[in-house]
Amino acid sequence: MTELPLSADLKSTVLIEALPYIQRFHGKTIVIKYGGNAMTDVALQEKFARDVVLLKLVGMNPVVVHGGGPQIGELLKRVGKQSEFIQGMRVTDDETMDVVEMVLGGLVNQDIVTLINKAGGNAVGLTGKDGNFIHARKLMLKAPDTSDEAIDIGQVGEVVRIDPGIVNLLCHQNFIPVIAPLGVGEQGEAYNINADLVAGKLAVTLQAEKLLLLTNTAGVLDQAGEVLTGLNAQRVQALIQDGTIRGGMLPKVACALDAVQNGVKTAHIIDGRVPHAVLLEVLTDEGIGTLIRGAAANRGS
Ligand SMILES: Nc1ncnc2c1ncn2[C@@H]1O[C@H](COP(=O)(O)OP(=O)(O)O)[C@@H](O)[C@H]1O
Ligand SMILES: CC(=O)N[C@@H](CCC(=O)OP(=O)(O)O)C(=O)O
Repeated sequence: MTELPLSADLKSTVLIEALPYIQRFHGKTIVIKYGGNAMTDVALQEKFARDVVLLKLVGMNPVVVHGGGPQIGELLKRVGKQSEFIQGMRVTDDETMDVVEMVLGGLVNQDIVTLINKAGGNAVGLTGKDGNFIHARKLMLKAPDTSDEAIDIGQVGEVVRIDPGIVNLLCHQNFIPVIAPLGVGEQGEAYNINADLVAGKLAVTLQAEKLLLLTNTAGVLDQAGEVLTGLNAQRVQALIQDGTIRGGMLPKVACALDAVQNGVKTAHIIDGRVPHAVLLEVLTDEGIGTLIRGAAANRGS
């Protein structure tokens, strides 16, 4: 499709719209969760990388946490293993953990680092095992119908604590951290952690201005498939209870809520299939996707 040239007027209007956002977010940290489902198209990946580089160049501190669920699923399939999820978490036996480490810590992480560097940034890839910075412990899920029965899903972790030193160091030295969601336990054992949860905890630890969760839907959808543009804790609870929010969307809304209730200014679940979704969310008046509200957050902020 041939794109029509923009008039000079329109171009300058669009460009100047970014000024107040650049001023407001200068020096601020933006944690971006790049979901495995949002990173399947090469052209979109390149646009994502350019957005991240642009944010860095105008003085913000973008920190990327990536997923890789579909990519792990593909490699598991090739070695003859099925993926199994309970409450949005991958059941992770020892063999699965090897694949998880290979895909998250290796393939996906390095692909994103390369993309950002090709776009002119200085990205550094790391996992939570590097510098022991994401402390984790084994996650036991609660059975939905009973209050005290726990479900063991293997080598899946939850974040105990994040030591932000290495991330701050990289940001201040002009690097863009690209983080794989692997944690380390007390005995040095590795844990597979849902990337949304890592992004949320990291955003809280860094007291980020924004948490952006890029995924493969237009945002959080209601029963009719319409985007819910704003959600608070009460509404989220009701939507989980009536089954509207389920599967992979559960950890996303949970961590977004946790983030805004613990000092992150705003959390957004946005459509990673939209070209330049990050730029549109951060630098324009046009809010996209679902804004998760803490106490007092406005659209467009
Ligand atoms: N209410 C909802 N609105 C939008 N998506 C939902 C909802 N409930 C469940 N989902 C599912 O959650 C998925 C996003 O989670 P996930 O597949 O884990 O994405 P990602 O890889 O980006 O983390 C959507 O593709 C959709 O299938
Ligand atoms: C425990 C758990 O489920 N870990 C995830 C980690 C990757 C991830 O979260 O990837 P997405 O963001 O692309 O879904 C997994 O193994 O798939």
